[in-house]
Amino acid sequence: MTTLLEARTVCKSYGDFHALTDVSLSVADGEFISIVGPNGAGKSTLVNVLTGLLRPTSGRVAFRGTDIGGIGPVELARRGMARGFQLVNVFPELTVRETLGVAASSRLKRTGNPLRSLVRDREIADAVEEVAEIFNLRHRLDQPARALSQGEKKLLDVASAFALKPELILIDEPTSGVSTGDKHSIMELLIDACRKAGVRGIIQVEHDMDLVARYSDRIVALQAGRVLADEKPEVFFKDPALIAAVVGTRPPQLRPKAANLNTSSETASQRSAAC
Ligand SMILES: Nc1ncnc2c1ncn2[C@@H]1O[C@H](COP(=O)(O)OP(=O)(O)OP(=O)(O)O)[C@@H](O)[C@H]1O
Repeated sequence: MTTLLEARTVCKSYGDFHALTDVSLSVADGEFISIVGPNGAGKSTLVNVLTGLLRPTSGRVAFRGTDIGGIGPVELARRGMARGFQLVNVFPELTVRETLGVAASSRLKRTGNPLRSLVRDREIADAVEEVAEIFNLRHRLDQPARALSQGEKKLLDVASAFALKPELILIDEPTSGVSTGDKHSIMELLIDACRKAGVRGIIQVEHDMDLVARYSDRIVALQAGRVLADEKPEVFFKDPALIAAVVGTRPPQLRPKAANLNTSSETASQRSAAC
């Protein structure tokens, strides 16, 4: 199987604090990977390293074989990887059309005012309509992001990343704040949208073990900045000690897998780990 993303023996330190120690993982073509772990385990740091926002202190992160350490979001998107923008929270007054338009104009390398481009630039307007259609947001295009339901806001956030036409997408708790009844329909829409849009791999950071169990091909569990486990859900959720270490709860009932693409965190060992 082709490897899309690979992290090899990645360490990341903040001063003398080792947030990540010897983290290795890979994402193959067609895979849906969940990164889990207790608060402070290093999930955000890992995501920032995997998406080129942070340069690892040592080790290597490669996307399709090319080093992406610290390259930043614009270059990352150019190479085919994107993550949710969180524009919805930053600019709640922008309409859905404008939010998607900002992302699309970034992909199409428009240099002028992206909101003006929306009116004048047919290619951007078409890209916006296409993504809105895939994410069921067409009827919301002219409404401000703040008027959307929580589930729609989450979809818009992911849709903005889609507007960059990535091969690999990274999503952060795609259903947080969404009602239990709606979270599966959002996940299913999202996975279906990935398939339609040609996304080859998904990485999600997720605390909700029900979603992790149902949609992941593999689960990478972090604890105190190290990989505690990298397992398929059927193995992961059979190990009570592992689950307790990660979430401190009993395993969720494993349901049939949905169709897919194919304590205090700062421990003594983290402070003294040699990277
Ligand atoms: N910029 C920083 N400077 C110093 N320490 C940091 C910095 N960012 C994160 N840390 C520390 O690194 C550790 C890992 O943090 P990180 O945010 O990656 O964990 P997390 O698993 O995402 O946590 P959460 O689930 O609470 O978001 C934590 O102890 C945190 O305090």
